[in-house]
Amino acid sequence: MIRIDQLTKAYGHGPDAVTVLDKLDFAVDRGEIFAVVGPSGAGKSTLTQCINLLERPTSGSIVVNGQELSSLPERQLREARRRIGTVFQSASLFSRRTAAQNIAMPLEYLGVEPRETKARVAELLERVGLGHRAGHYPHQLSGGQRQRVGIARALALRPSVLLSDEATSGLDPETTRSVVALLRELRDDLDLAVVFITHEMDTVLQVADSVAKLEHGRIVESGRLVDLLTDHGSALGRALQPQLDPAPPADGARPWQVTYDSRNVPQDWLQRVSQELGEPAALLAATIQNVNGVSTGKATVGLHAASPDLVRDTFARLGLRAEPGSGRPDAGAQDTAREDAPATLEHAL
Ligand SMILES: Nc1ncnc2c1ncn2[C@@H]1O[C@H](COP(=O)(O)OP(=O)(O)OP(=O)(O)O)[C@@H](O)[C@H]1O
Repeated sequence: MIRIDQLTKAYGHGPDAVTVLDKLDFAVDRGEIFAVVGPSGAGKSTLTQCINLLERPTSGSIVVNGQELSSLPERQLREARRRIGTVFQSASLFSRRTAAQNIAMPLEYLGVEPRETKARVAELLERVGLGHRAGHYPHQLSGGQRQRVGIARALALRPSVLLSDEATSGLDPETTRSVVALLRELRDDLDLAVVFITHEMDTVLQVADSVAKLEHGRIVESGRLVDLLTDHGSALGRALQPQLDPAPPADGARPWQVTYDSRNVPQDWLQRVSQELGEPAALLAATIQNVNGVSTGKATVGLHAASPDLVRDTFARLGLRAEPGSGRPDAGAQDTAREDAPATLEHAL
């Protein structure tokens, strides 16, 4: 496992010092993928460089399998780096070396016997599904295949931590999915602790077990992905959900924003809502994902039902949170005003 304690990185000195990472704390267990997301300038690259020990932290520590690495003297630091394999953004292979030769590089640097290197490279190529591409040069490989070579190279020295630095950035959605599937497979088979640094929120949904949001060098929110996605109060959970573009509701109906607010939402919630409210609920938009065996998501539903409290309660009993309105920033006030009078009236009747 890897544990980051109070990690701080400042550039410059005295009054000119700029703190880029400010007392970060997190831990990633074996068999866990921990995603770090954040906007441009949040400090992701700096964090990457500190974790793979290319930059020394100003203070704080990086502990891998119980050993503090960041303050080791230079020679021991070189050795310690082997415990952390890094996968870089796609174009990081040596263009004049074949896939097999790229993967062999870390082993050659270490002076591993050629025969042993050959066997290990063959094993790694098979492991990432590229046994038939050993002799291909990077320009003869697709983006996804190049990334698989990068992953194999990162695993050459049998690290216990895999650091993925924007590894899927610039890949098309299909290729991203296959790289993500490989990382999840490796997490399980090799019991790796994976730190997955990215600016792509949609990839986090596919890959992460846990996630932290970095903003101005601080972790502003973090947690298990499933917990964040099933907590309507989580800003990070909301930001991780894909945006919806709902169809307009039928005349006289109003849209309700529905979010999964529990791990136990029944699959037939739409039917149940319709039954309990005595009217068909119209599905105007929805995104539902299976995240580590739990359904999470959100939807927009059109309803005529007049009592907001009744609607909210009906959804709440099913583990869903419902709020009226189209979701358009300027629509909420009008929607509420329109709804209150008839709602109260109908409730009273
Ligand atoms: N060597 C340096 N000296 C001074 N400031 C630096 C240095 N490296 C990075 N910074 C500053 O640290 C902040 C974080 O930069 P960093 O590159 O880590 O962010 P990032 O989240 O990776 O951004 P991006 O997604 O755009 O690559 C920025 O404000 C940047 O200007």
